[in-house]
Amino acid sequence: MHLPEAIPKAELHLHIEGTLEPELAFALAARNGVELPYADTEELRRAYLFSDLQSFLDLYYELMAVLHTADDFADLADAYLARAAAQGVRHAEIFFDPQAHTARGVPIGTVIEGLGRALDRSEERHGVSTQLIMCFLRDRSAESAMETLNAAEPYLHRIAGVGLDSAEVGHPPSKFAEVYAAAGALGLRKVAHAGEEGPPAYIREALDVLGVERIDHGLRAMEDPELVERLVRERVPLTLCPLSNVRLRAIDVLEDHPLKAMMEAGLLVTVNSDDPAYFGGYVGDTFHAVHEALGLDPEQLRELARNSFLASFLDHDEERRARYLAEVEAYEFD
Ligand SMILES: Nc1ncnc2[nH]cnc12
Ligand SMILES: [Zn+2]
Repeated sequence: MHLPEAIPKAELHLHIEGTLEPELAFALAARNGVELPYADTEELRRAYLFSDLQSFLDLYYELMAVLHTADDFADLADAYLARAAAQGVRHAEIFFDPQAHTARGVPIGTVIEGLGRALDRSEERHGVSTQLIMCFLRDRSAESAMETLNAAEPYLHRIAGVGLDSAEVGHPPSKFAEVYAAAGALGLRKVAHAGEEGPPAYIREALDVLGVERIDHGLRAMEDPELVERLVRERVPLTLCPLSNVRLRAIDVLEDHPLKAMMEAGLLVTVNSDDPAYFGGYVGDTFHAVHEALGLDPEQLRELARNSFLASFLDHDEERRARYLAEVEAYEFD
């Protein structure tokens, strides 16, 4: 298979809880004796009509009620890795939301051990190398984020970095200055969602106050030419999620997405799936969709694939990064 969208790539913006497909949600509900307020998978799918980020988050958190045991988290991650591998993913840096689980009484150790079990066998089973990024929910308090970081200390060998997600507007990055400083002191990498619905000022804060190395989304950077210039100059990667932007109504239609303009402006952009079970496609589907809607040619898809490895946290394994980059350059399109 040499479809343009199957080019080897890294996925850098992927919420593991956002890969919970309706079929798995019902299977886990049955396994754990959880009653879902939907008759079947079709009725659940019909609820996937979102008006903004919050309307999606309400359903995203509601469905997590089916996740209880380490096995549940392992099955969730394993299902994602199988699908990602089939779409050309060679390396995945995976977000998870511990507070969404600890708030329901699921210990953080259960979450991390379950995910870790799937990640440990991912290379052998799926040919996908992995890292884990622990996200703080920005609509909860800074104290809760710090408690989460402290609770994760026994598992830090499994965690590459920290991120910041959930409802953005009204929860600027600076709210989490202290916990990011503590995470940095522990040797963790730092990323944050910024400029998805929030203003360009949040992107600046994420860089200047939190010291992040990548911006997740960064869509609204385009409103601020000076910021764009800085992001280009400093080679700050942006992990864009075009299908998510359409489904959450940040952009009307995919044809209006600034991805191509951002590439032409010299930004180091990557394309990712965000919450693929909810937004209509995994990362290969997303490559296919931007190829069709924005007229990106195969060489521009190759640039996106190259960027994904350049922006990845593979610094500890440059040999692997070089191998992946060589696969990108050698890939022949049909
Ligand atoms: N797109 C998104 N933005 C913010 N928080 C999220 N959590 C899961 N998906 C998210
Ligand atoms: Zn996201």
